[in-house]
Amino acid sequence: MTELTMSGVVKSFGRTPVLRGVDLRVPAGGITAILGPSGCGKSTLLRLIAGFADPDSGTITFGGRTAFADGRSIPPQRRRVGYVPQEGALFPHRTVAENITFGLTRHARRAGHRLTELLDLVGLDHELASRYPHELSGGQQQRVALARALAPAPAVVLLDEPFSALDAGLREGTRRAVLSALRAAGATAVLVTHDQAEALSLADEVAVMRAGRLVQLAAPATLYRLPRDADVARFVGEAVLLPAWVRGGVADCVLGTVPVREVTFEGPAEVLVRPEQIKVTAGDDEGGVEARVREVSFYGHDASVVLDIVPGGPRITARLPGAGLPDPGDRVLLAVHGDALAFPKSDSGNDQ
Ligand SMILES: Nc1ncnc2c1ncn2[C@@H]1O[C@H](COP(=O)(O)OP(=O)(O)OP(=O)(O)O)[C@@H](O)[C@H]1O
Repeated sequence: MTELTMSGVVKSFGRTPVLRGVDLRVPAGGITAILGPSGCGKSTLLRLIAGFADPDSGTITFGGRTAFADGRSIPPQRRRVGYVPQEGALFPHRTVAENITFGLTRHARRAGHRLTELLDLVGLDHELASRYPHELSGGQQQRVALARALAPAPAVVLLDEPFSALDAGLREGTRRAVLSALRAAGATAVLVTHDQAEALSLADEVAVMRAGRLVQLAAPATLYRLPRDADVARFVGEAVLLPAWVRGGVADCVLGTVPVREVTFEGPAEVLVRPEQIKVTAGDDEGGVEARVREVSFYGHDASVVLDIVPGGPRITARLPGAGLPDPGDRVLLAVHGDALAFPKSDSGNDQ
């Protein structure tokens, strides 16, 4: 297993800076997701790790071995990197077996057991070995692409939006298969995605990227609970952000007085409450802030309920269990369950 580190990595295309000094450490055997909006530089970061392009400055090391420093670069084929792109990566005129064993030595290919091992690793039926890519589902094709990337036992596996072309039904199963294959192989992996649910559910650590910089690197639960600013909060999960005043460990906002965690300041703030923290009760109960139900989107296991705080208050969204939901037009009372997070108004990244 190999640790991957990047330090001070800068990359521009022409005059456009794309990476503005990225520091990243992926522990040996760890899976780190790079999460960020389109165009923030995620794929460029992967391409530099793979060696398909070189940074303008900075260093990249694999387990203490320098892959790039001071303008000197190890070529991609010597970096021991496996690459799983979005889709269409398989050789269409080769069978599954030929695709998977493509990067192996002739000796290993002949031995055959590595193919069986890899099919098992990614959860593919051995009978599929003789099929061609067009005879497989999208999810099966991505498993073959992963098996091919893992075949030569790479030091690091890079996955660039590997599930984005799959429909929702296939995506979940394919994600789980890929995750367990990476774990079983003990691979150090970097997964690029713009899907926050994917990043939170698959990775050991999530690096949030914005405009060529990593703005936060943390374990999924920490990132969700303690985003470093309002923009990260909005990007990682749904966020209810309300103007507030913080004093003595509580925030006063339109939802009442809410305890604030890890607060280190007093004064004007933006307070973050997650939709699942908003408790909605029937309008005739006691206590709470009055609101009217505007919209209910039912997802089965739970529902998203859009509420207008009355009179004239902001519109907010609550996440409620799927049973016993209010109807549009109902008058309800709202309260916040648990504590909130507050960002000083000047640091929210959202001030106008
Ligand atoms: N070879 C290139 N030449 C010039 N500009 C490039 C090149 N590759 C990427 N860029 C630019 O660099 C920026 C970052 O691109 P990149 O593909 O890394 O973003 P991304 O975060 O992966 O986006 P997406 O999620 O849409 O794939 C974009 O503005 C893109 O147009």
